[in-house]
Amino acid sequence: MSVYTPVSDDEMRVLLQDYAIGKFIALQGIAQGITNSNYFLTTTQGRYVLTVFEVLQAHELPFFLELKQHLSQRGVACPAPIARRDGRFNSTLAGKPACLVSCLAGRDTSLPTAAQCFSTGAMLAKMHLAGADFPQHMANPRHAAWWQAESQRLLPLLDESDAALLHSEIAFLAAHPDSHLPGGIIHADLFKDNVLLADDAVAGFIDFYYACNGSFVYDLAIAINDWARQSNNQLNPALQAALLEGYQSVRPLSSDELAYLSIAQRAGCIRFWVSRLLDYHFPQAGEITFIKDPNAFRDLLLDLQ
Ligand SMILES: Nc1ncnc2c1ncn2[C@@H]1O[C@H](COP(=O)(O)OP(=O)(O)O)[C@@H](O)[C@H]1O
Ligand SMILES: N[C@@H](CCOP(=O)(O)O)C(=O)O
Repeated sequence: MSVYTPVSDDEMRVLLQDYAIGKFIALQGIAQGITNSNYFLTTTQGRYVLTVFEVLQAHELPFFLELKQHLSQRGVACPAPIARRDGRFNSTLAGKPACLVSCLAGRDTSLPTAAQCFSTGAMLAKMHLAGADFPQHMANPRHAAWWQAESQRLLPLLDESDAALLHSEIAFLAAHPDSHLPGGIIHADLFKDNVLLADDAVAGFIDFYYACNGSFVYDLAIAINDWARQSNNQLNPALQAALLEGYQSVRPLSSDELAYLSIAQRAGCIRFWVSRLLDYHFPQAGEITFIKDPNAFRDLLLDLQ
């Protein structure tokens, strides 16, 4: 259950006075999600999603909300932020940053079809192209410098073979950076639970709160690693091919990007192996943490090497 901050109907009615989206009808907590408190809001003008941010701070929100507006205006399937009467997108509720976005149709899936992988790849490529004229820049907070630094805390806690793997893989990635490859705005966390699907079509990408600047092939690799990963933590070749084909139907990869793809997939494994290991070994007191299996990405990494 991911409604950590309770919001009463009366609090919502007060907040709605700052928006021109009609009168309050109903507010319903959303069970899915891990990090933030999300609600479906129904007003006399339509349906919206209210997010109360549990970790992000108010000054960090404008980048993500302005990015979502930029992308949604360019036909990328993602929630459009709702502007307040004063023009801002970000509000405050229960002392925490909050926002309203458009409510999308569709549901996520844990067992995607090849057609859904194709659509997701195509929409990711569309997002990469649409971000080209977004004027703001955000460094990736969870890339090489981050996994290099965080691995120092983890190495003493891992068994010998995992420690050797993590150490050698980080050294390998440092020697094979992606900085020469085409890049721009990336989602950086396009797992299956961050895509709403309506049958085979993408209804919307959600959870843009790791979006940043990076190489496009790294973003594609993160998506492939999750969308094509089977329960044995190996990739399903048909799903991987479908996502890649969908991506290339919109934005063909250069020969340099194609040559780098398997390294980008290894980088994607390190990114999420490290974050899941940190959640496991250093659960934050008072922070809401749902620990996902770190070994999934270790095992996939071993398979990709
Ligand atoms: N714009 C939206 N339209 C429809 N449903 C949404 C929207 N945003 C979020 N949701 C629903 O809320 C759930 C949690 O959202 P998510 O962004 O993953 O939360 P968290 O940041 O807490 O991980 C999603 O799985 C989806 O069901
Ligand atoms: N999709 C990720 C979770 C988001 O990353 P984190 O760095 O906030 O843990 C996963 O499945 O591990």
